[in-house]
Amino acid sequence: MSNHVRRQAIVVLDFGSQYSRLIARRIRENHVYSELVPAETTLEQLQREKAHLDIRGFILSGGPASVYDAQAPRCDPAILQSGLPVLGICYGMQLLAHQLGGHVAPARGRREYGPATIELQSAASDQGRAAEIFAGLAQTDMAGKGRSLKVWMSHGDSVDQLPPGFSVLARSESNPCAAIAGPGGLIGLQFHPEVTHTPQGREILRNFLFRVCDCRADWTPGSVIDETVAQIRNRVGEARAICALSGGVDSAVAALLVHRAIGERLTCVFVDTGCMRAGEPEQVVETFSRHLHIPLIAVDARQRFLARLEGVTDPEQKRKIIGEEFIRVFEEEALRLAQEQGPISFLVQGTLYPDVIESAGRDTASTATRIKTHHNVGGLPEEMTLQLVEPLRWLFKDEVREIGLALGLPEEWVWRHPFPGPGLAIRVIGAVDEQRLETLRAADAILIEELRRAGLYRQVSQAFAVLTPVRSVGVMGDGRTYAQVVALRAVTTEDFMTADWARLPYDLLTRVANRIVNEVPGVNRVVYDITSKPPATIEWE
Ligand SMILES: Nc1ncnc2c1ncn2[C@@H]1O[C@H](COP(=O)(O)OP(=O)(O)OP(=O)(O)O)[C@@H](O)[C@H]1O
Ligand SMILES: O=c1[nH]c(=O)c2[nH+]cn([C@@H]3O[C@H](COP(=O)(O)O)[C@@H](O)[C@H]3O)c2[nH]1
Ligand SMILES: NC(=O)CC[C@H](N)C(=O)O
Ligand SMILES: [Mg+2]
Repeated sequence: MSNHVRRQAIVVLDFGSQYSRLIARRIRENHVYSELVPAETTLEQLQREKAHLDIRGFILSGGPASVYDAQAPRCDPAILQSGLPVLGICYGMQLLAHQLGGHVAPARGRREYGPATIELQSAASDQGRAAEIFAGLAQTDMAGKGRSLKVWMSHGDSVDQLPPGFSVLARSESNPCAAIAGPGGLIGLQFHPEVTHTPQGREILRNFLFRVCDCRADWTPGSVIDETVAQIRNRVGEARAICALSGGVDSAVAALLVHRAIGERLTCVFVDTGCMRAGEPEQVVETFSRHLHIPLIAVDARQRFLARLEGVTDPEQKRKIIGEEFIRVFEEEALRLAQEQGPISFLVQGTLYPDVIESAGRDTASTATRIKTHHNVGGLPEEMTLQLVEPLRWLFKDEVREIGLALGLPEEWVWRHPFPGPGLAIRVIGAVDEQRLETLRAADAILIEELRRAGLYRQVSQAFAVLTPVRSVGVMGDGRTYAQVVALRAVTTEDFMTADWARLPYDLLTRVANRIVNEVPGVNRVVYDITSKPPATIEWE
């Protein structure tokens, strides 16, 4: 990387706030690259492991702990003394104060949860660039006072004594230290600028990026493409690679990037696991060869996946079996190809940031707990002969789509709903067999067909059918039925980390339910899932 201009970045230290990821997104929306790292990451570690980044500043996120507790997470003091700007948010601000010689205590009667108004203080203008955090934001009223901002608070502790050299930038009715600043670009905000309930939060973060840290807004899809291609070239060198290609947008974008980097030394491998949707394997092969000019091998692995899944009902076990079987297939294909082309050392996957975070497995940059093992992350076997290349590992879905468009991937592909690698195996609840898969395929195809016909496919982020293990009593043609229940799921979401159920029109739901009960043998009832994520997840398993 030595002769590349290093990418400017803001590093977010994650102290466990629900909003940590949101902070990183807000920064990236401003075309500045940002990465989330665990709270305990040291400056020395960052300099070693992130040598390709030109770190312009740090953000310490909020978090559930109280700084005065013995086990509370701390920040490496070297980060606070690095001379780079540091923005502490909520817990982050309290930590800044605590570690630099100030004092934090329970706010007793003055806890603030929800909306609050802060008054900006002029006394702090001597803090140089740190005072720029509110630049251009609040207007002075006619009486020359009341420079106030609406913000959103969520804290039970507060700073009651400033560290030496700090001053107060803003106060709220119940909290004399709502924002503080210290020398060299140290800033603490007791409120949350990253949430939309702080109306001017985006401007505040922009001030931090462009006035305090002096960042360039040059992290765009185009620059990501160039940088990523260079990184892949460095990593893979003259070796050969295969790309696990699913037909989804992530692996297509990964394949295009790697193809740019190493050209004909890349071959794509699509695996038919037997858990694909109706007509999907044929469609993937057809679309791929029409649009991408990269060699593709389609492997029929239906027998082996279904044999290994037989009788397995536990969702995590299903995911692990599938993750492992995928890798075994890729290894076998790599060996076979090697006989024609020479050794293959790398496996490219379209792994995204949310896959990594939710699996909380391999080198996760988050203190988050494991929700489910994504087949391509936590589901990987311990021993692997191929080295992984995951060029999208730090990106969110919407960013990958932007890059896909910039790379010329057709729109219909870019906007395809995600489909999980384990496929219908995690949508047939309970044991998976060919007959139950066939039932689900038929129901799912009806839902998608009607959704498209209603012109709503693009407005919904993901939609699918689930075959429940429940049987219910029905009456059809005057006879009693005792048959299976299909659930429909449709969600809207920006990044698939949180989601709301889609308010599909009743007419559409009616049509889908009627058609499923009439056309799919063995189903006599259809229900619609109206849970959001959280507390549910998008998939049922
Ligand atoms: N049937 C498959 N054959 C080969 N590789 C697959 C298959 N299914 C999944 N993968 C690999 O696993 C990765 C993760 O799957 P995931 O579903 O998250 O991404 P995707 O399929 O590329 O995109 P999308 O999220 O839009 O479905 C893929 O990017 C791909 O590398
Ligand atoms: O490639 C994948 N391998 C997996 O093992 C996996 N599990 C869930 N998903 C997809 O991830 C998104 C979030 O899903 P959940 O809310 O169910 O966790 C949704 O889009 C899911 O479809 C997966 N994708
Ligand atoms: N949201 C937060 O970061 C909370 C910080 C701290 N635990 C408090 O209650 O004040
Ligand atoms: Mg997929």
